[in-house]
Amino acid sequence: MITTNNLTKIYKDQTALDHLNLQVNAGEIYCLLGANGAGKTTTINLLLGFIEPTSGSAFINDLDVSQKAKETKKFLAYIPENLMLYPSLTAVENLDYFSGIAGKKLSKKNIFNFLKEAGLQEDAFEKRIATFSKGMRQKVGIAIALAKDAKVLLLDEPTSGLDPKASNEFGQLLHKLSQKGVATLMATHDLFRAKEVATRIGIMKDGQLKEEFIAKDISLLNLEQNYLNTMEYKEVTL
Ligand SMILES: Nc1ncnc2c1ncn2[C@@H]1O[C@H](COP(=O)(O)OP(=O)(O)OP(=O)(O)O)[C@@H](O)[C@H]1O
Repeated sequence: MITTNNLTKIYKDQTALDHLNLQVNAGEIYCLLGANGAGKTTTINLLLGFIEPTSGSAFINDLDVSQKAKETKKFLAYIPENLMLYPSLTAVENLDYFSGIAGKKLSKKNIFNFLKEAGLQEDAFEKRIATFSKGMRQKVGIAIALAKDAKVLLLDEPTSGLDPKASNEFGQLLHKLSQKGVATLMATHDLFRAKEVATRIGIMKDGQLKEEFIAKDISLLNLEQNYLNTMEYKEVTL
């Protein structure tokens, strides 16, 4: 579903991504960890076709993103840290608008069902997005992905700033999507949530994938230790 082959992005003298080889299959949730500047957002931007690779290639559903950017968009849903929705429109109106852009005209009943499936409380359906918490906005993002019947979900720090309950709910929604066969790639700093939701976890540094784990085979403590070792963390002595 998501494949990168030696995907590389170089900005002038800065290598943002260095020969990344990644494969995320249907039903998998792959969490990318890494310090600020490790190359996580660059990876996602390349998969979205927002930027061109310097070398290598990225595939969504076997389509080369550089060559078939428009077609790949049909399979994709993207939820960034701050999802851009129309603040003066309601949740129903936003979902209607964004699914329309994706070529799907939904009945009001379908819109309600998708919002419900995404876990949004019903008394919020007709309220303006401007009044929503971040967790509620992210749920509208999931509803858009559901309405679009996205096969691939790209997430860039979607749980940052969410309280633990909202973050837990978001993780459960990702799990539900993975059971429908969605391939998810999530960049995050949240080791705990990564361990909770991921099937696989990768640790990036300096644009390279340094470590990869099957999530169920590693404890949170070991994950943290591996992360710190990869970052060459030195313990502070007081
Ligand atoms: N447009 C750009 N021009 C020049 N350098 C860039 C550009 N975009 C990103 N970079 C550099 O590429 C590297 C990777 O950045 P990227 O945003 O992918 O990191 P990240 O892992 O997503 O970090 P964060 O956790 O802070 O979001 C960084 O060194 C960054 O400064």
